[in-house]
Amino acid sequence: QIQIEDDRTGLSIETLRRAIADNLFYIQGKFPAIATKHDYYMALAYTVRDRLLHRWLNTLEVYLKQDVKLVCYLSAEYLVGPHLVNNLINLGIYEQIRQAVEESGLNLQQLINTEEEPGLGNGGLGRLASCYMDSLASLEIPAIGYGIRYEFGIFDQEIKDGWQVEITDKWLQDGNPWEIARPEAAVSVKFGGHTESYLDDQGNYRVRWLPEYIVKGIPYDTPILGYKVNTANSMRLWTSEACESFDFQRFNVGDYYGAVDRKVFSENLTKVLYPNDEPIKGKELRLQQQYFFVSCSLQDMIRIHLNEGNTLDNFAEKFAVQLNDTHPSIGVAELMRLLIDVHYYPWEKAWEITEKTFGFTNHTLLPEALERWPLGLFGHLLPRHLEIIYEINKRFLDQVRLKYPGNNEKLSSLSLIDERGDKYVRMAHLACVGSHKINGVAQLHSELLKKTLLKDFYELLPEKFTNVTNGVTPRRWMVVSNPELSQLISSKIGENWIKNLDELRKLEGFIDDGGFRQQWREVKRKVKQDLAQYIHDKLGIIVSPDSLFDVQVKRLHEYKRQHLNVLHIITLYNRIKQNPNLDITPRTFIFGGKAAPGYHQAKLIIKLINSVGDIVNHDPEIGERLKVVFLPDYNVTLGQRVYPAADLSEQISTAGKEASGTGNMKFSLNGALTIGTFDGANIEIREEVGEENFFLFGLKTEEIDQLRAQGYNPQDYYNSNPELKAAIDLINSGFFSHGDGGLFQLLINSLLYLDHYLLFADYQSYLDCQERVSQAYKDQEHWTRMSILNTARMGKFSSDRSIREYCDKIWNTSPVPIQMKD
Ligand SMILES: CCc1ccc([C@H](C)CC(=O)N[C@@H]2O[C@H](CO)[C@@H](O)[C@H](O)[C@H]2O)cc1
Repeated sequence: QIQIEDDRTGLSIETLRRAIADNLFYIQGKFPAIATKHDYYMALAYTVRDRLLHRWLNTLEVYLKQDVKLVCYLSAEYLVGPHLVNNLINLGIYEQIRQAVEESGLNLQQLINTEEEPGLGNGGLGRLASCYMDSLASLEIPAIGYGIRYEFGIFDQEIKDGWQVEITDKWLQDGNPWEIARPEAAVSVKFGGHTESYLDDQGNYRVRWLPEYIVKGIPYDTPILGYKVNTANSMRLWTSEACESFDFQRFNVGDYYGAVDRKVFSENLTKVLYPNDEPIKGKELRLQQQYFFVSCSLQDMIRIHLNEGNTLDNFAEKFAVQLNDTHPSIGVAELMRLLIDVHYYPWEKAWEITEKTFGFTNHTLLPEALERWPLGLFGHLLPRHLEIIYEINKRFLDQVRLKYPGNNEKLSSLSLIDERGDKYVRMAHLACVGSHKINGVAQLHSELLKKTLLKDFYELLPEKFTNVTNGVTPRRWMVVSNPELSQLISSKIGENWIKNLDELRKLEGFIDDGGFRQQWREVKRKVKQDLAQYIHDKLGIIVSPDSLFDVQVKRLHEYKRQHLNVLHIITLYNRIKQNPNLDITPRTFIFGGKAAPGYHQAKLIIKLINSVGDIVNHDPEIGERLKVVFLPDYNVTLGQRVYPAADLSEQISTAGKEASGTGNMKFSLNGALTIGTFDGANIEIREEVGEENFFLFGLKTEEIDQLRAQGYNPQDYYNSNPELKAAIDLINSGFFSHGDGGLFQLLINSLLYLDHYLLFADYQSYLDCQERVSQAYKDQEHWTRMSILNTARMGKFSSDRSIREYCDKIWNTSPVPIQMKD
């Protein structure tokens, strides 16, 4: 039994200081005189890692010993954010480390800012996966988050002359101290080739898959600590490698390129994250990435299960596998293949296990985001899976025929195969048939799923459908992001709210305490001051922390209507130009968000925001009353700066389009008030905080359906609303684009002649609502009351509540507390 030195686990300032110095020397190979800030960050990171390893390995040991049921979250994306501070908070050693670093003559904030966040996701779906991993560990639920270890994550965004420019995200170039490679757990994944059936020596009909090439999957594990518990779960991300470094057979027969491109293909598989959020590009590499990590993960689960002396009969009792949208849904066919072809289970038993094992979460209603693969491409890459999908479909449609005899319409709308055009595999249908539960991510979204996108499935299999409204982790989005507000809250109601967010309600007891309201305002102002400093340092723009910080940060997409926000800004600008002594509430409009590189309308909206900002920010007649800021490279790290500093949260999507939203929750938790439509989780936030503490506007889904049914002509609004017309005409005139009236033509035409997302229809309601916001902000005492109530009533939106619901409704798992071995 190796005696663990205190140096590795000790928490005294002295021990920590020595550990940092030791790691600088022994791991970074540096002494202070030549050490860089990054060297000190790495030395600190390894010092912290040492203090979580015991929890991690202990957790693993307990899970193995107790043969626990594991939740396996399959997600093509994880937006974990920077690890250091989150791990210090979850370990409860932030203060000790801060002192040890200070006493080492170092500045902790500088080291924190050194960390490059792993941007292994696009937006909401990826960040939700990481919030859920934090809650699973904090609730002591045994879990593994399976995904892809992209060498290059979401691009870094730079703004050049107002335009988005994508920069490769080399997040691994300086090493990653928070992961451990597990080459001993590597698995092989097949691609292409063909199948052949044979009779095994018991005369059973069997199928073997003879692949064209095989790729090796190497797992890298990252510890996911729970908050102040001994649990540390794992995020296991797969990297692809060539099986054999060089295929000499091919080389010897002169097929030099064949010998090499195997290697290249294998390495390219997990090279880069697809930067699309919603509109999909049916690229073969995307399907290869999806199949690769899903096959690695399912083989890994089966190995873990068999190692514990189980048979696969009770696999579904030991593994609850959640499909994070359709991206991993090939898993349904892959588990069938593994059970039938590799472990020789009969079809019926294999299907029973598969359906019980999987749950499917849908995150979007946008038709263009629904994954469907051309049969040709699919069959070429995954010949055995296509056979299995045909068999699944045959048996499923037999069921459909029983319920709807002779109803071919039903058959073709439910089929896993879209027979139209050059035929497609509908991945959402495979996920629905192969899962025992299907859920949306907010009440309205789950209702709309049942009424529209998955209507036929709901009518056929109503018992499968449920809802689990999204949530966010209060650890990262309050304690890590907003320590000042967290301390103020804890000073009033203690710290239990961090583990049990419903306790925030106790804050209502202090609402009549003027002193507390004053403290509340001071914290907000301090955080706004910090963001103002950041904006000045990064962009050279001076904004006043006394102005109303009106913030919209999220991916750029027409349904999120960042351009409606711009129409409000231009209208205010016009009002001041017409009446320079107009008394308006000074506002700082802050935007942030990336556009998918191929999504030109979204990129044009970024240019429009920056173009309007240039004019407004430099117009002496406007002065301090309006400022427009586009923060480049919006990611988790920047989100942690922005959410605490907002007064107003913009959640203005066209009703029925934003499945849930999670930024809306982060803003309200940090005391921002919301201006929003009756969409996604906005509805539930308004229910919880009280309609009097929420600025609602716009058409509801049913009103939109009526408007579309009667024929929506955006020009009617343009011609009948002078302020709207003036704003559009000003853009069209080239006023914001150095006279080039054509620059935003595409955007303006899409509004004037189609306006699919109903900006014109909601314009006046939005403007009127914004006026109510301005009036309300004038009464700071009342505004502060509403702000406190927003925070106090957000308990429901903790990802802990969401995870408890998944455990009860879908996974049927329960906590496994971990005792630390002394
Ligand atoms: C294939 C390209 C692609 C990539 C990502 C996606 C995601 C489903 C998009 C996404 O992130 N959806 C967001 O998921 C959040 C978490 O549930 C919700 O809060 C957002 O409303 C939803 O837009 C679709 C298509």
